[in-house]
This record gives sequence, structure tokens and C-alpha cells, in this order.
Amino acid sequence: MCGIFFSLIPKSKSALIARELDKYTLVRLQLEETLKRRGPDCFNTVVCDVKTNDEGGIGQLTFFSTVLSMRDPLTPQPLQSQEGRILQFNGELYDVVGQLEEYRSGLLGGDTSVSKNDTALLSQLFNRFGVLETLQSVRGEYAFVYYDSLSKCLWWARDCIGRRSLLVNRCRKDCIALSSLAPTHATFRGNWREVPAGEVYKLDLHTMGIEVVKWSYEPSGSLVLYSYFLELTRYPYLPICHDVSFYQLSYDTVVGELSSTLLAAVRRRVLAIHHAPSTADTYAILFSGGIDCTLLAYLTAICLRDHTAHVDLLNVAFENPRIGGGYNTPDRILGRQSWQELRSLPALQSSQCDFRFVEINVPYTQVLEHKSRVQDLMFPKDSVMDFSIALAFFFAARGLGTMFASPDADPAEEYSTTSRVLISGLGADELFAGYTRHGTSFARGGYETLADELTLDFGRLHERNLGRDDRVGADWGKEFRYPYLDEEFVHFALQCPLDSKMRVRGNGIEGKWLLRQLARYIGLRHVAEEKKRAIQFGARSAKMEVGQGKIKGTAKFV
Ligand SMILES: Nc1ncnc2c1ncn2[C@@H]1O[C@H](COP(=O)(O)OP(=O)(O)OP(=O)(O)O)[C@@H](O)[C@H]1O
Ligand SMILES: NC(=O)CC[C@H](N)C(=O)O
Repeated sequence: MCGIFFSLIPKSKSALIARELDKYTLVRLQLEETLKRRGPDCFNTVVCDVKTNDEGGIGQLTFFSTVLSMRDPLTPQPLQSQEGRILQFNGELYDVVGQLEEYRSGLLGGDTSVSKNDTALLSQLFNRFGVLETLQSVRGEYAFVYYDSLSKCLWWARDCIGRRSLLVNRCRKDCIALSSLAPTHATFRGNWREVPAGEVYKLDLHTMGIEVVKWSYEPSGSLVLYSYFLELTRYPYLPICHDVSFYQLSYDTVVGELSSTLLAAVRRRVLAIHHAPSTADTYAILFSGGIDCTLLAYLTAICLRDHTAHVDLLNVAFENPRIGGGYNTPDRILGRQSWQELRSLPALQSSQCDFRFVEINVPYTQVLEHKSRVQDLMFPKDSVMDFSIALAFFFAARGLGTMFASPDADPAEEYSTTSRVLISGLGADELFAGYTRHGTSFARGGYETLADELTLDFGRLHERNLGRDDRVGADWGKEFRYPYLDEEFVHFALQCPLDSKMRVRGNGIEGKWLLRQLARYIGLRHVAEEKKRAIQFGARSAKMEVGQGKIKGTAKFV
């Protein structure tokens, strides 16, 4: 994951402003070290002055970036164009339907080697087509800050789903700061908040006024995938479909479509990794053994079928003094079982890649040791529940544990995964009705109520999960990638009718019906039936102190 810090402060002789300047400098210096952990491959600072109004006001712009290089060639940031435009980019663009390649050859007259790197390509697209038009047509997970020196405008945003973190601090009209993380010191934290996804921001440095462009749905209900002339920013998917069932298609056809759309989303994420030679053969899945991540593990192996590669299944478990029971947590048991089931699939027997199970055991002493670090990273999220989840992702992303190449092989202790990309199954529950409360809404008000609940859940992923998880995971120089949140997959999933998500089965209600059908079809029979707990309960990172059992998840964590 790359790291971004930007600040704009007025240059002035006033003592008050000088103090403000000192404050921003302190914040930046403090953040620099943490941001370097996100992007260990290179870092740089660019500082420039800019006229901010007609009365001769001058502002100082500071751009500090760190890079975790994932795409060839390593492209240092901040990236400056010849005209002085500056881009800070944390993320990945994926070449859906070959469109980036088309851009590349069109822009560069066929010289495809020049901007194979997505940061470089994005910079050229912004410079050439402008920000909104470019965002409309690219696909991927990102947060960026872009300074257009010609129009004297600063742009920033997270992708429309919000898969990368970006925070903003605007304490005065003439000062603004943006960063992937908030400062650690409590005195500097007050005004930092997450930039909402679904909005693109533009600051005119002449007036210091901010314009917000919102992503919206096509009014006609038809999807415009690529258009050169759109001024508004349209979501690359349609709102949730309220139909209850498919009228035209058989469910076999739809399971086939699910499989191919998800495989394409996995392939984009798995194959878009530029490995250093020593890490050429290792991929990693955040693996609870639940259906969502097990399907992704299977599809990853399908993508890598002809590669000699290892797929590390990272399974985190906590020693929880409140509960006891060591590391034999529900996810550990389920993880081992699902690993065995994956290994026995006939479709993977001839595959050249193998699954390795990595047990990440976290003693309580380590929780205490890293507690304040996790608290700092997850800020501005600050609840008990946020902490239990952030803790689990923090240690899972570290990727340090005991590795089993096969169930009866001797384990390798102190194993550390070399994969910088961690594939996560987040998003499947929000798209396919996987939470218990989805069953409750369905039981209360039927499919209409369920549709409303799913819309709400999907729309708040950016503020509930994604920013926080990016901040804690990236601290180990890793990046999470989310196949279920691929735009094309989201489009498919939101258009699936509601009975492909939730159904009455026997005396109960079952969510994620279509995903379960796919698991059955693949031969993952046990996985298809599993009811998985949320990570903090499956890994037992929730409420670890004796006597904490009754504390509410929404309470502020101290
Ligand atoms: N114990 C764990 N160890 C490692 N990764 C985990 C663990 N639990 C969850 N994850 C990862 O986080 C993702 C989201 O977790 P969540 O708690 O929402 O579970 P879920 O949606 O039921 O997913 P799944 O069915 O894959 O378990 C999972 O898909 C998986 O990639
Ligand atoms: N980690 C990142 O955000 C990487 C930025 C960009 N995709 C690169 O590889 O250069």
C-alpha cells in the first residue's frame, strides 16, 4: 500500500500562521515514519509555492509519498509531469476489457513499455482527459491526491466503493491536509476525519472553495460503461435489483455467470502483482475457512493452475484470557477443515500450485504490546468492535506464523509469508445477504426489507470497514485486495434477484444461496453448508479482558 500526505498552508509573516505551519510540519514529520511502513520501496517530498488569490497571497503545498511498488516498473511518487502537475496515488488500476491497454497505446503512440505502471498511466490520463472523465472510465481500488498546476486546482477522492483509506483535516479556510493515516499524537488528531467514498473533491486555490462531485446512478437505469463526454460521475454498476427471482434464466446459467465473473475479478487481482524474483511464487489469502474466502482460494488456484506457485492460507487465532481454550478457535477448526476440502478437489489435482496453511497464533502479551499501535492506526474508528476487528486484520496481515505444507508434514516455525498482496473475502456478506441480521430483516419484512438492508450495508462499507482495514493491514507493507468488490462483480451481484441471496430452507433461513450453489457445484460440500462467525468471534479477538464480556461493541475503546 502506498502512503500519502499532503498539506496546504498559507505563507505569511503572522505569528498565528507560523504556529499553524509548525503544527503541520510536526504532523508531517510524525506521519512520515508510519507512512514509510506502508510504502517501504521509496519515498519523496515535493514542496512548491502557489499564488492563492489576486491579492498576492501565497500558499505552500507539501506532498510526501511512500510507495509499495506492485507494478512494473517501480514508479516513485509524488509523480510530477513536465507541466508541474503532481499525483499521489495509493492503489491499483485493473485492465477491464483491455481498456487501459487501449488508452496506453492511444496516448503513447503504440509505445506500450512507457507507462506499464498504473500510477504513470493515471497521471497521463488525468493530464490529458481531466479527473472526472478519467475516473469514469478506469476500474480499480484507490485513493489519490492530484494537483493540476494549470488550473490551480487540487483534487482528491477514494474510489467509488472506498477500498483505500484517505483522511482530511481542514481546520481553517486557508489550510488543508490529506493523509492515508491520522497523526498518532492525540493533540494533533482532533480534526481528522475519513473522506467519504462516492464523492470527488476539488479545491480551487484561488477562492479556497471546495466543489464536491458525487457519484450517482444512471437515471435511466441503464449502465453506461465507458463514455468520453460525461461530466457527472456515474457509478459503474446499477442499484440493487428488487426482483425476487430470475424470470428468464435458469439458475445453472446464473451459477456459471457467478463463477466466471468472480474468476475474472480474482484473476485481475492475482495476475496484477509484480513480484520481486525471490517472492515470485507466493500468493496469500486471508483465510477463515468460511465460504467467501474458500471460494476465492479455489479460484486463485484455478488462475495459477499452470504456475509453479504456493498459495498461503493465512488463518489468525487469538489467545483470549476471557474465554480460554488456546488457539483452537472456531476459525482455526474451520480453516483446517476447509483447507483439507480444497486439497481434495479433483479439479485441482493436476494444478501446479499448492495450498499451505499458515497458523497465526497471537498470544495475549502481543495484543498488549501492539494495542496502542492498532488504536492509532484505526483512528478515527474508535469503538470496541473496531478494535477487535482491526486487531485481527493487523496480525493476519503481518503474516507471521507456523506453516504447514500438508496436514502431515512437519511445520515450519516462524514462517513469514512473502506475498505483499492479501486476498480478502470481504463484501460477499453485504452483496449476498450473509449476516444474521439480514435473515432477521427478511423474516420481518420479506424481500423488500432485505433489499433496503443490503443497500444500506453496501453503501457504508467505506466508513465501517474499508478505511480502517486498509490502515491496519498496510502497516506491514501489505495490501488487501477484494475480488467481491470488483466493480464488474458488484454489478453482477447487485443485479442478482433477491431469492438468489436468501431463501427459506427447512425451518430456517439461509443467506448467500448463490455462493453456496457455486461451492456445491465445485465440490466444496462442507464449506457450502458452513455458518461462519464474524472475524472477531471466529478468531476470538473480541473483548479479551476477563470481565469485559458485557461491554457493548459500540462503546468507545480505551
Ligand atoms: N480468522 C481469520 N483469519 C484470517 N482471515 C480471516 C479470518 N476471518 C475472516 N478473515 C478474512 O476476512 C474476510 C471477511 O471476514 P468476515 O468476518 O466478514 O467473514 P465472512 O464474510 O463470513 O467471510 P468468510 O466466509 O470468508 O469467512 C474473510 O472473507 C477472510 O478473507
Ligand atoms: N501500493 C500501491 O498503492 C502501488 C501503486 C501502484 N499500483 C504501483 O504499483 O506503483
